[in-house]
Amino acid sequence: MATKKVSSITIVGVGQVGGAVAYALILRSACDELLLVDNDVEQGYGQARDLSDAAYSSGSKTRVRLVSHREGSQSDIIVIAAASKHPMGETRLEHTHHNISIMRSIIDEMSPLRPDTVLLVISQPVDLLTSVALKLSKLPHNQVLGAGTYLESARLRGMVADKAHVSANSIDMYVLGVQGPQQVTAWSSATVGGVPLDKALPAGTIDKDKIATESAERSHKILLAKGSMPFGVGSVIASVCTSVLNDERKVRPISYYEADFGCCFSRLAAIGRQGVAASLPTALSESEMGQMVESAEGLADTLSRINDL
Ligand SMILES: NC(=O)c1ccc[n+]([C@@H]2O[C@H](COP(=O)([O-])OP(=O)(O)OC[C@H]3O[C@@H](n4cnc5c(N)ncnc54)[C@H](O)[C@@H]3O)[C@@H](O)[C@H]2O)c1
Repeated sequence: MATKKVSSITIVGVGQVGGAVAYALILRSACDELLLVDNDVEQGYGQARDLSDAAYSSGSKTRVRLVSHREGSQSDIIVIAAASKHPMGETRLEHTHHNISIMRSIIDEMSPLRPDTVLLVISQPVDLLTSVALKLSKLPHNQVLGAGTYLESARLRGMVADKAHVSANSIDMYVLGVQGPQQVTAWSSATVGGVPLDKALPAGTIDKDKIATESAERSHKILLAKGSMPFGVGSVIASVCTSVLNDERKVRPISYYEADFGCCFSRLAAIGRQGVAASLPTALSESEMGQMVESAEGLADTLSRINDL
């Protein structure tokens, strides 16, 4: 009798965000084995034991273990949520360089990665680190993904749904491009029940500028209030992982490589067992496209100045 293949996901960096991703995966029984990796071994053991309790008490089939970087390198999916704490006095640029060196050391320690693994980056700045991870890992382009603007898209869709009093599942709308101040809200392609947003909702239902600003500022407010933002991203990353493991080909706004710019940023993709199963175009207005191009060129320029890659 053929033995069933054991599915596994590794999470590298099990602080607040990595822990929340793990919890969301356990509740979904997303995989057989959940392997945790952290430089801080005490913290790693604490998370593994606490999350094992969650698995036992929820009846999840997922089993949790703390492993070395090397052992964690052979999973179906490797999620990277490792980061340095932002110490007082460190500039944003210094923090970015710090997280690049963490990414380098993780990939060094884990190489060679399983050739068909899907690498999924959460650490910030997410598009830059996804681009760095792609280059360092030498995996095929389609197998390296970043959380990108998936969380921002889910949030914006939810906020519009609340105002319009319709289910968020009936709304298709996306935030795309380079995640952060330059991200693009693709209003021109937004639909409710398949009908263009402007036709579907009575005039004045939503104030687009206000809602986009509120949505963009929410991350900062969450970080100010509680120092981390684990649950939203935990939930969206668990959804990406199940789409990969089950080859579901769900269409999501996610960061992946764009050859024209030589870097990774969010566009729509069908996500399956090999990562990006298909890239989907989004009809953007001229100004939205201009904003997307500008943000991608900015990221490509930043990457070209990181000369130690
Ligand atoms: N993309 C998104 O939408 C999104 C949302 C929220 C947070 N984030 C990012 O996720 C990252 C993690 O945030 P957090 O709040 O969990 O931080 P945290 O400080 O709680 O956890 C980071 C963990 O990484 C570990 N670590 C550091 N270097 C490591 C290495 N070389 N190998 C293994 N583990 C290592 C640390 O020991 C720590 O446990 C940050 O970069 C944050 O900005 C991204």
